[in-house]
Amino acid sequence: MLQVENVVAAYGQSTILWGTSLEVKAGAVTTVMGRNGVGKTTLLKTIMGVITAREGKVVFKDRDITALGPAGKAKAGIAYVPQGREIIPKLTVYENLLLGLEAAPDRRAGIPEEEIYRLFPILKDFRKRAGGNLSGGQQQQLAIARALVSRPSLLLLDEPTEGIQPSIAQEIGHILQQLVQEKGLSVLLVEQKIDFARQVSDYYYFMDRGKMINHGSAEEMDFASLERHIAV
Ligand SMILES: Nc1ncnc2c1ncn2[C@@H]1O[C@H](COP(=O)(O)OP(=O)(O)OP(=O)(O)O)[C@@H](O)[C@H]1O
Repeated sequence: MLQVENVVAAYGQSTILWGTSLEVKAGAVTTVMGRNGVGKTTLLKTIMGVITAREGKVVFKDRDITALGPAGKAKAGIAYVPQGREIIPKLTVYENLLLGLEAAPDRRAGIPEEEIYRLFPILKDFRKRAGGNLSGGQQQQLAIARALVSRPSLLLLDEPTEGIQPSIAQEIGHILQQLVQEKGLSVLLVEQKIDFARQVSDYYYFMDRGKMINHGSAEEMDFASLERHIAV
């Protein structure tokens, strides 16, 4: 579905990704773990085209999309839920969802309301409420729902459990599993919480200083050593 090949990315003089490679398989959740500051968010931004790769390639569905910006990547079928969610607090839940249409290949298709509200019933109840009045967990659900409005085939998710209580995180995990199983959605997740990662992930990459240093399937992963690495 997605191949990242030897990508180098930097902010000005400061190189963050030093030849990073990874593969996201279709209809599965691939999770990148690693300590704070190793470049996980930078990797997602580079895939989404917020940052342009200086070297290397991003290939999506056999097409080289390295040079596309965020709008082009969205049209190609990639959606991005940034860390911190970026809900517009003064807009209602429904208006926040409408923003997701901006990224849709065909805006006339409208918001897939039935599907969104089936997955996230709370958003139906709160659709007239200001986004800023939702709890952290509800805002995270809104951010994911907004990303789904463009009907993507690949979802990039940056630390969706940050600052939300474990029971809501688990609920979000169930929704992700549903999206993968029912719709064949592919997910690239950046996550620090091992419990959540274990609930949803099929494949893992472990990142350190801008490079992948270990990867494998859920069955192959040594979680005890992963936890030690992340904790240090
Ligand atoms: N806009 C920016 N300009 C300059 N440096 C930046 C910028 N954004 C991030 N960095 C630096 O790039 C490095 C990697 O940051 P990044 O956010 O990608 O890491 P991360 O692994 O996602 O960490 P975290 O889990 O804390 O979000 C850090 O040293 C950070 O300070």
